[in-house]
Amino acid sequence: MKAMASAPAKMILFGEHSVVYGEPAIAGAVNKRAYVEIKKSYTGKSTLKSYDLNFEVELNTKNKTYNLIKGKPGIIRYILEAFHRVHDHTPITMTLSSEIPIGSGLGSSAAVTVATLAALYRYHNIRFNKKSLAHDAHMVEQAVQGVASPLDTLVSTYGGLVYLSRSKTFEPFKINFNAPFVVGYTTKHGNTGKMVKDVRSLKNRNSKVINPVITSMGHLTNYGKQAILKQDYKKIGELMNINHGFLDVLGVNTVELSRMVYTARECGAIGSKITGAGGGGSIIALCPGKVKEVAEGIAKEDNVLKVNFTKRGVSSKVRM
Ligand SMILES: Nc1ncnc2c1ncn2[C@@H]1O[C@H](COP(=O)(O)OP(=O)(O)O)[C@@H](O)[C@H]1O
Ligand SMILES: C[C@@](O)(CCOP(=O)(O)O)CC(=O)O
Ligand SMILES: [Mg+2]
Repeated sequence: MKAMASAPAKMILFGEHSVVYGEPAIAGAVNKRAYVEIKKSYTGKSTLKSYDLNFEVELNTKNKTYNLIKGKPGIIRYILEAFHRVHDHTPITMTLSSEIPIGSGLGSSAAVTVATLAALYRYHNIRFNKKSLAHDAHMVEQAVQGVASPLDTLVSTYGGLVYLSRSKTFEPFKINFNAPFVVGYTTKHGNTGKMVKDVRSLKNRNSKVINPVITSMGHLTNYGKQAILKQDYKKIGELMNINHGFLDVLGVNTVELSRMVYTARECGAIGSKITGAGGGGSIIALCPGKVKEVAEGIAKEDNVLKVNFTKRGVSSKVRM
């Protein structure tokens, strides 16, 4: 028997980092996915292999440790945490493949966590629904990163474009939002756990300055919600640019991210900003009528990913 699951990446349009402090945020699932397969192992040992990420480990699911066979398996902390919560520690073979650039602000950690948990629930025939899965995946991200908002794991579980309110209610947008975005990413990775901690210390050291910025980011997200509902691309672009400025204030910008953000604007994007935790990773640019120009501009020095929003969230099955 083989249990299989996949879950999508996401782009945060408004509200990364401020969402950690309870402010609202808007994010959408995109058509790049992480795939997990789990089957019984007959060697007496549990192993995890990822051909895409080029690593292989022997898992010790009982005490959340592993023996490295090959590669750099940073993402494994999320997988071990998921196993720790669900698995009965019988030997398994797991494979992970992913179309999502890792550590790039596109939510690979959430997609891998959601897919791993869904595959484990299928493997053990444990009943689950999207609500319980999103909750459990959030607990895993929180345990690994120390602090995490429920945003990425919600979007990766449910799919679609969503607004997460201040009171943590999750509201899917009921419109077809097909605004043309280009994603640019650098080979320099960010680490969400570290970036979130860095923002927290900046905030603690300068609370009177940073607290109002975080509150403003919440207001900005609410303006963004209205602009999306009206499909007002110009306003969305303007707000994305402001949001980028706020993220710079929070200290999560880098030379590479700035380069991509301003290249996108020079090439005709009406808005561009960091997406995700920053410190490396990705930017998104809203570029109606200018997708080709913006993609070519970014590709001169960095990498471009063509993505579309998708309504498809987690999916899982068992094959006998
Ligand atoms: N090449 C890699 N192979 C495996 N894991 C990696 C690799 N690069 C980064 N990681 C790990 O993947 C995780 C990415 O999660 P995160 O920092 O939340 O970024 P994101 O979710 O945006 O991809 C981190 O734990 C990081 O250590
Ligand atoms: C910075 C943050 O708002 C988003 C992080 O997204 P990512 O892991 O960089 O894809 C953290 C969170 O919401 O938990
Ligand atoms: Mg992440």
